[in-house]
Amino acid sequence: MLLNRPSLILASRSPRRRELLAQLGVEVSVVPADIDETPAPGETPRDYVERIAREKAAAVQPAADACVLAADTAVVVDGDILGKPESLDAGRRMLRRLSGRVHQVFTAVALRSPRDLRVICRETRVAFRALEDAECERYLASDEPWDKAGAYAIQGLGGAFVERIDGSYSNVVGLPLCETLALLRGAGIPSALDDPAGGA
Ligand SMILES: Cc1cn([C@H]2C[C@H](O)[C@@H](COP(=O)(O)OP(=O)(O)OP(=O)(O)O)O2)c(=O)[nH]c1=O
Repeated sequence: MLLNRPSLILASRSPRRRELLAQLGVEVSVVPADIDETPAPGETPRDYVERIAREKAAAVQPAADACVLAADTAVVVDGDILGKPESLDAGRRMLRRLSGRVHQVFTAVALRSPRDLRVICRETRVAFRALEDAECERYLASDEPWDKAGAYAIQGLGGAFVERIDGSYSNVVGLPLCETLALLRGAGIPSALDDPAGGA
C-alpha cells in the first residue's frame, strides 16, 4: 500500500538547489522566498546563514501537510561575509580577495515540517590558486559570477580557480547532499535511496 507522503516546497529561486534535489530523486514545487539578506551587526557567518535559511523557510506558507526546504550559502574570508556581487567592481574585489588563499563556504539548510523546524549548517574550506588579473576580467565578462556568493561557481568555469577543497562539494554549490538527505528522511520525505512505500 502506498502511504500518503508529505510534499516538499523548495523556497528558493536557485536552479542549483533544484538540480541537487533532483539528483536525490526528490520532487519539489518551487516557491521562492524574498527576504532581506542583510547581515546583522556582530553576527557570525554560521549564525547568519542559519538565520537566513530559517527566515526563507518561514516566508513561505505551505498547505497543511507540506514541508518547506530553504537554504543559504555564504563565502567567508577573514570573517567577512561575501554575498553575491552587485557590480563589476564588487565582483573584481571579491575575486582578488579569494586569489591564492583558503576561504570558507557555509551553507545552512532549514526544513520546516508541520511538526517542527530543523536547521543544519556545514562548512567547506576552498583553496584558490593565485588568479591573474586578465583571467579575472574574462571571468567577470561571463554570466557566471553574478548570482553566486563570492562571485564564482565551483561547478562552472570558476572550478578552474580551485586547487583543492576540504569538505562537501555540494555544500559549495548550495545544498550539502548527505545532510539534506538526513533532514528529508527525518521528515518522512523519501529520496531515490529510500523505499517509496515507507519500509526500511
Ligand atoms: C560559492 C558558490 C555559490 N553558488 C551559489 C549557491 C547559491 O545559489 C548562491 C548563493 O546565494 P543564496 O542567497 O544562498 O541563494 P540564491 O539567492 O541563489 O537562491 P535562494 O535565496 O532563492 O535560495 O551562490 C554556486 O552556485 N556555486 C559556488 O561555487
